Amino acid sequence: MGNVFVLDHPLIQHKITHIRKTETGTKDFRELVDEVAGLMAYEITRDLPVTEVTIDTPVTTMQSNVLSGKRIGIVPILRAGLGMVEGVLRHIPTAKVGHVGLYRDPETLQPVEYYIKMPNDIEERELIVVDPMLATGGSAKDAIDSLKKRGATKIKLMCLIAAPEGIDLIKKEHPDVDLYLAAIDEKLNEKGYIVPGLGDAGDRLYGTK
Ligand SMILES: O=P(O)(O)OC[C@H]1O[C@H](OP(=O)(O)OP(=O)(O)O)[C@H](O)[C@@H]1O
Ligand SMILES: O=c1cc[nH]c(=O)[nH]1
Ligand SMILES: [Mg+2]
Repeated sequence: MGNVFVLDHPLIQHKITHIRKTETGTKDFRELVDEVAGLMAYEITRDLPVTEVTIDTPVTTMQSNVLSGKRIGIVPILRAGLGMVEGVLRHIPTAKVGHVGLYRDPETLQPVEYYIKMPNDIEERELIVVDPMLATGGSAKDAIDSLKKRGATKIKLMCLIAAPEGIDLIKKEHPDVDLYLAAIDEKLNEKGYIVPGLGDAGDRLYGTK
C-alpha cells in the first residue's frame, strides 16, 4: 500500500495559508507555489542514495557523500503542475522533465488527455508527478496509468492540497505510489472543487478564468 506523507513543516504551512487566500494575486500565487514545491522537493528526495567519494579540502583529504546519480524525472500534469516544476528543478537540476496534458471536463469531472511527452528512458527513472490539486484523483490516476503504460515503474506523486476522495483513489488504483502532500482538506463540493481548497489552481497560476 502506498504511503501518504503530509509535509507540514511550518514554512510549508505558512505559505499554503497565503496560497489559499482569495486576495493572493497571480504573481504571489505563482511564487508561493514555486517555493512550496521547492520545500517539498527537499523531503521527497530524502531517500536518494549517496555514494562516498574522496575529496581534498584546503586542510586535508576526506571521504564525503555525493548523490549516486540516480535518474530522476519530473512530470507535471498540465497546466497547473507546471507551477511546481522550477521549484523541484532548483534542487535536482539534472532531472529530466516529461509532460502530461490533462484537463478535467467541467461537466463529467473526467480527465481528458491531450498531450504526453516523456524522456525516452522513463523505465530507468524515478518519476515525481507534480500537480497542485488532487481532487477526485482522476487526473493523477490517468497520468500515472499513462506513465506505467510507457514502462515507468518507480513513481511518486506530489500535490499541494488533496481531498480524501483523491487520496483513496490513488491508494486503490496505484498502491505502489507514495503520495506527498502539503495539506489534506475536508471534502469535494458538488462541482468537484476541494473544500476549503484554493479554487482553480491553473486559473490562479496563469490569470485565466
Ligand atoms: O483530481 P481531479 O478531480 O482530476 O482534479 C484535479 C485536476 O484539476 C486541475 O486541473 P484542470 O483540469 O483544472 O486543468 P488545468 O491545470 O489546465 O487548469 C488540477 O490541476 C488537477 O490536474
Ligand atoms: O479544487 C480544485 C479541484 C480541481 N482542480 C483545481 O484546480 N482545484
Ligand atoms: Mg484548472
